[in-house]
Amino acid sequence: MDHFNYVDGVLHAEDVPLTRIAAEVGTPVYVYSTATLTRHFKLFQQALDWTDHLVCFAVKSNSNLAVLKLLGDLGAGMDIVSAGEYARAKAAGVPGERIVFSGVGKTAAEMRMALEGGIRQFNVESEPEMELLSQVASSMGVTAPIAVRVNPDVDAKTHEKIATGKSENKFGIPIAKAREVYARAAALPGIEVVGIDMHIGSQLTDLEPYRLAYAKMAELTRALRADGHDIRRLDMGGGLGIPYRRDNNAPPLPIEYGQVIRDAVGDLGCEIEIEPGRNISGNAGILLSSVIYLKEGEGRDFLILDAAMNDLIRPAMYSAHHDIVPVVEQAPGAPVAPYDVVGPVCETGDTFEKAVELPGLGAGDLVALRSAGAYGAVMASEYNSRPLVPEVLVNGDQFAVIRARPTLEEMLGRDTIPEWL
Ligand SMILES: Cc1ncc(COP(=O)(O)O)c(C=O)c1O
Ligand SMILES: N[C@@H](CCCC[NH3+])C(=O)O
Repeated sequence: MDHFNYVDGVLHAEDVPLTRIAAEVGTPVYVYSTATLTRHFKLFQQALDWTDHLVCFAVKSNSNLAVLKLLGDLGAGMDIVSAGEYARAKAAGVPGERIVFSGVGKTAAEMRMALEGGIRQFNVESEPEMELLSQVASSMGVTAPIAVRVNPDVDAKTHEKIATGKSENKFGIPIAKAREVYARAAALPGIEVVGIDMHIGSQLTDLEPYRLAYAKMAELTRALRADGHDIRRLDMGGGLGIPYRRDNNAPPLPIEYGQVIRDAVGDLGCEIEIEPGRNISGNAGILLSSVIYLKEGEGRDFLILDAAMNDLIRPAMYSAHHDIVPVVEQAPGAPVAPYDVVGPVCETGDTFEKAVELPGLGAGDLVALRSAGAYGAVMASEYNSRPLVPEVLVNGDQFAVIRARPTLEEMLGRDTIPEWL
């Protein structure tokens, strides 16, 4: 459920008509709903209310400071993967003890930054990383709390570019090697083992891969405890999928996912962490865009939007579907026609979707691309020297620009022409 609904024939974000945001901020623009973000976060809290837990929002899915502050103030932890994301989480007021550092390529500088500023745990993904972390921590006179990310070799049944839990993926250490790696960790002076971590992929729409992976997690917890390690925390990762179509079967709910976790590891007495991103932010946002031209082609008509692949790359990158809907609803029974909905960027791949059935639209009309709150703005670029897309947050009947559209002067001002040219 989200908070983008038609009221009197106009699509609203909560109580704000999208026509108003378009008029005041311009398009293209991302629009997020406070109510949806809050609701989704609380669903995960409830799903784990049977135990000590921390819901760490995956910052990579939406890293706007206002979004992070909203979730942080609700009690969220943050799952981060870079110095930049660490800095964002801190700037949004999230304390270090609620920040988990994931990622396969942490640098010494990033480790130092997190150890200085405070960190809940590093999710270590390889032995070389663990050795380096131990050195960095020892040189600072501290120990680094870690969970080792294990790769359970489970097929997450999702898009191949976002599956992470198969042995051929770069993530984690093979689960079969885990006892050896934990033995090494215990011997390192700068490392303190606190738990185990796992994340098998994104946009999972079936709970079975989680069941398989979490059964292996439970077995490993017992084995490591028998080896003498103090496994007190289990990070179960993120990845729960969302409905991208209003008409399809909804993926499992957070409460069902929470039950899978409970069934698998609930008897181990561990604190549970999860790292959902998309499920919290995805359906909390839309990309609002205007039609620039309706162009008649041979055998097809193109709706050329002012949003493009640089603003929302998911269709071009993963052939992902986003529902595209008119902001001003047409009268019931109004004729619809198929349009190829495209952006202005000079690539054929700059196509949001082909043959979308839409009512007659023309220049200046507004459309919304739904389910764009996750992996939308964060993956945007300035390709074709298009200004980075702005973001707006709605709360009831008010809204605020939470990232402004840069001016052309600001864009030009970032480059330097050396004086010797
Ligand atoms: C380590 C880690 N945690 C959490 C996530 C969040 O995934 P999602 O947005 O699918 O919940 C990801 C991305 O797949 C990830 O790589
Ligand atoms: N960027 C991907 C998700 C990546 C998940 C990263 N761990 C998407 O848009 O679906």
